[in-house]
Amino acid sequence: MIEVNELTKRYGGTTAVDHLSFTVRPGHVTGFLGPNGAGKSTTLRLVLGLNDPTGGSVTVDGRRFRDRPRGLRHVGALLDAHEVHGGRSALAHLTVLARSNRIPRRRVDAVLEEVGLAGARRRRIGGFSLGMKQRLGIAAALLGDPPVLLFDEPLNGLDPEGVKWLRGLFHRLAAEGRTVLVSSHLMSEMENTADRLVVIGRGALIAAESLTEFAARGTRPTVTVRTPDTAALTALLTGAGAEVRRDADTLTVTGLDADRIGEIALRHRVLLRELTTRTASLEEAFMELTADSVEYLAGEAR
Ligand SMILES: Nc1ncnc2c1ncn2[C@@H]1O[C@H](COP(=O)(O)OP(=O)(O)OP(=O)(O)O)[C@@H](O)[C@H]1O
Repeated sequence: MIEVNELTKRYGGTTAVDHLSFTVRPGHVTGFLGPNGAGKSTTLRLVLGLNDPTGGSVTVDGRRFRDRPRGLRHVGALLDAHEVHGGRSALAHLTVLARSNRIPRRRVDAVLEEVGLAGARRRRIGGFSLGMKQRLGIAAALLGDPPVLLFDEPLNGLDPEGVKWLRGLFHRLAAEGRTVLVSSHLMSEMENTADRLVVIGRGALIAAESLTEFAARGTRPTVTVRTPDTAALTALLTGAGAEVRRDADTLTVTGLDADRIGEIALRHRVLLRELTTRTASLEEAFMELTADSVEYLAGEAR
């Protein structure tokens, strides 16, 4: 379990993490989501004690990570896949890590096998593709067989087969009762990966809940109606309290459900060619909730 309590980190005038509190429980894959610059990497570095917080605290299974003597056995982490010595082989890299954390050598072979790098074990890491580096970083995170695992943007650079494999791995790790926290700035990546979400924007908490609960927040159903008689129907629906947007022969209606719209149209003999309810996707809910905290907007000065 990871407990983040009023965590704050400032760099000069920038507040990267702002009184952030949330809990990540074992047995779940928790997605850690936020737009670019939201403070995800900073938070993960604070969990691992790589930086000191300006305020607040974070504990892993009740203790600060730094107070644990053999870190990799308690928390495995993939932060930056490029942060490896390019001149070494995958085998040498993992062997050094295993030795310094007193992890048995057989774990090196086991994790190389697990991530599909057994065949490339003796190749220089410098020649690895981004996807292979990600796999190596994942191998390092798994090395100590830890109960808590953190992954910063692990799906970056993986091909569709790799993404599928990694999702399967996360689910298995969670099913084994481990705490699994996976960061991403894309809801689409988390949709089939996580079952719980912690969403942040500008360093502050926006939501911490199940994926289902999150989806329900942003859901403001709209009904798409196609009719040759848009003017009449718009007047009728507006009169009944709906908000109506008109685009050629299509109306986008909020505030009335499809049943009610159908009844009104029938009563007034307006022909309908389509009547479809749309609920917002998770992506839309995410965009809506984080809209105010997006730092960099294309083509728009803020
Ligand atoms: N060492 C540092 N010095 C100064 N500012 C920093 C430092 N590290 C992070 N920041 C700033 O803190 C904020 C949060 O950055 P962070 O990398 O944690 O965000 P993120 O959510 O991981 O973003 P991304 O999705 O782009 O990786 C940003 O405004 C960033 O510029």
